[in-house]
Amino acid sequence: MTEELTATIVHEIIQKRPSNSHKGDFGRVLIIAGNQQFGGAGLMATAAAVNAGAGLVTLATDPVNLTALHVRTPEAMFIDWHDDAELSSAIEKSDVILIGPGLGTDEFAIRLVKKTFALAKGNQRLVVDGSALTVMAQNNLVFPLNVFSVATPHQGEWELLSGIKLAYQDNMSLNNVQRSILNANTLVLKQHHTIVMSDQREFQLKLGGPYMAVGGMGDTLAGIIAAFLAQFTNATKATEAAVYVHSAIAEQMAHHSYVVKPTIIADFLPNYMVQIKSNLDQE
Ligand SMILES: NC(=O)C1=CN([C@@H]2O[C@H](COP(=O)(O)OP(=O)(O)OC[C@H]3O[C@@H](n4cnc5c(N)ncnc54)[C@H](OP(=O)(O)O)[C@@H]3O)[C@@H](O)[C@H]2O)[C@@H](O)CC1
Ligand SMILES: Nc1ncnc2c1ncn2[C@@H]1O[C@H](COP(=O)(O)OP(=O)(O)O)[C@@H](O)[C@H]1O
Ligand SMILES: [Mg+2]
Repeated sequence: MTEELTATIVHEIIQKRPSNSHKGDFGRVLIIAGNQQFGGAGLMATAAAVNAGAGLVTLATDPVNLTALHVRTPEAMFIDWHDDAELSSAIEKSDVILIGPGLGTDEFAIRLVKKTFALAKGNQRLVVDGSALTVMAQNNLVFPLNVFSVATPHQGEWELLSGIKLAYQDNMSLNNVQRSILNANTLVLKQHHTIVMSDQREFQLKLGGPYMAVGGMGDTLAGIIAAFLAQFTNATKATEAAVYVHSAIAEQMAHHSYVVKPTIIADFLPNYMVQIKSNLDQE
């Protein structure tokens, strides 16, 4: 049965930080994103991950994006994604790997997806978004087993992955595809009123609206999901909370903005999260 995704999830997941904690306690996130054409996607995912509280964030991208990365988010580190050894090492050392925003679908992008899926293992968490989902569909790839994985398709990507037109999908077929075709632990099916589906849990968001129909909005969500997976233990609930926070901020901004820019959502994240923490302080 589908339940409504409410603010309860955010209060459950966002925690007070222990006084003696350090950056290593809040996770290493590796984002593999942003080719020469879609560099902005990698930058937006990275800014969102830093602002959503990930301890250490690295963007593996085309070197053309390096200066922009340092200007926009100097907290993040950089890897030239052509450097095979450095990329492999970063994949192996990360707690969370997000691959896909603005990756493109060329031969090099396919290699990156295959490499990531081959190296990801154990307690790592994997988020697959944007072009990486298209690459999966075009090359019949499934998520690696034994890694907690989240797929974040928009409706176009979902139709490519599942081969079923959304109009003909009921929840049972969504669930079957999530498990049998993709192996994904959690499916975030993005749309007006996004659905988050995991084993034995299914929620629908009632927040958000057309003011969110801006390029980069999904890239930003992917960065928030990665950061929450890096910080919070329960991966399913962390993903649900990230989906809620993303649209809750957008809805708040929409009271005074006709269009809500993804970069504004990223900028507002620390402020939103401290409001949740203040509520915890009063409890
Ligand atoms: N600044 C940057 O760097 C940005 C980089 N970006 C990144 O670039 C990459 C390519 O992105 P992309 O937009 O070129 O194609 P992509 O999203 O794969 O769509 C392909 C097909 O799907 C369809 N479709 C799309 N949305 C749909 C929906 N909600 N529901 C239903 N259908 C939908 C769409 O159909 P149409 O628009 O023709 O109706 C089209 O046929 C990707 O990694 C992305 O993350 C973007 O984030 C933008 C900002
Ligand atoms: N009309 C809408 N109502 C609610 N949410 C929307 C609407 N339009 C877009 N969104 C949200 O914006 C995001 C768009 O994701 P996506 O298409 O992947 O963007 P991009 O790849 O350009 O970053 C999703 O989270 C989606 O739910
Ligand atoms: Mg997208």
